[in-house]
Amino acid sequence: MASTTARAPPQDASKTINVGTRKSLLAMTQAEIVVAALKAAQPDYTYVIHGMTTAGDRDQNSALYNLGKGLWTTQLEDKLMANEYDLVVHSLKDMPTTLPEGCILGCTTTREDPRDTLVIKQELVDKHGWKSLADLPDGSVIGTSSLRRIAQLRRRYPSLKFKDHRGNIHKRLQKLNDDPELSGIILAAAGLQRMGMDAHISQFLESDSGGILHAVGQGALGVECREGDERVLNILRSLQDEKTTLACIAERSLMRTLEGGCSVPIGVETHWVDGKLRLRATVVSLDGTEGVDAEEAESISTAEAAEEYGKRVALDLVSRGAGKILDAINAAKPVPTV
Ligand SMILES: NCc1[nH]cc(CCC(=O)O)c1CC(=O)O
Repeated sequence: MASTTARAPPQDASKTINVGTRKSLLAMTQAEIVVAALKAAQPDYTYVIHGMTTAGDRDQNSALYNLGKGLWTTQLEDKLMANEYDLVVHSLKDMPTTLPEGCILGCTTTREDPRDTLVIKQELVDKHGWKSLADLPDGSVIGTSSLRRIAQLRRRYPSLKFKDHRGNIHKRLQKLNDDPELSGIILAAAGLQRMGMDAHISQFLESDSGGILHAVGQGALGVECREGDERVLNILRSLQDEKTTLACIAERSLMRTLEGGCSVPIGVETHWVDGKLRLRATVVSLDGTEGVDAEEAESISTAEAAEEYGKRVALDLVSRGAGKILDAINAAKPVPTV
């Protein structure tokens, strides 16, 4: 019997863009957001999204600081360099501040809400009307595995307790519901909003409310591509957001200057105020007893100036004691097992 399947017209490889990302629902949603924007700006291309399970997705047990920073990105970058993918969509906060040879941050998309949020267990909200960290009684247990969040929370709310809490957003919300020990968890606003789950948010945390600063790059999407790949760089130019890009360059430069190759728990907050980029940053010891804070504002209009600005604020933090705090954290770190 003759085949009735119509042969698809040959694909023009130069018009196909292979987009890689992690396979989690949040990562796939983020890739779809980027592809929708690319389709609108560059409709001549065909975009194909590929989801991948990375080492970071598989290892749910090791403490986060025990895992290399590139755990969520390295395998995706291998595919990028092998030309299997043409671009990779990441949460910018999961991207190491130094990328492998040949890979570059092709563009940073418009930042969504960069704040962390507190989600209080629904049962406790219904019963007591609790809405914020300040409402929680002494000894309440917060689920989070992030050293940045734990250190800052210990400093501001010394009576809170913490429990390791990992997994994708759905799993974390489910665990909050099921675990009688937990009163609340901390999640990034952007993830919840992208998944349409922001109704769970009890409190938005920021320097002026809750006293917690977010992670470097939080709330922004970073699109990685091959250095010198003009076809892809041209396409990505249509997505680039200038204000987000400069703010995130400054944040990443601050982090790069502080970390010396290791991931460190630092919080930041950047806002454009009267045309200036205001950068707040904090480095806190893991027990929350010591902390160094910075706040500056500067007119920034180039990537180089943003880079210099982040570096300068980082060196200022170091000169006022952040170096000592970070050395103690790095000395206490177990040797990475993966
Ligand atoms: N740590 C995982 C991660 N990476 C990016 C986001 C949220 C989305 C974003 O910051 O853009 C999250 C979840 C969370 O921290 O709650």
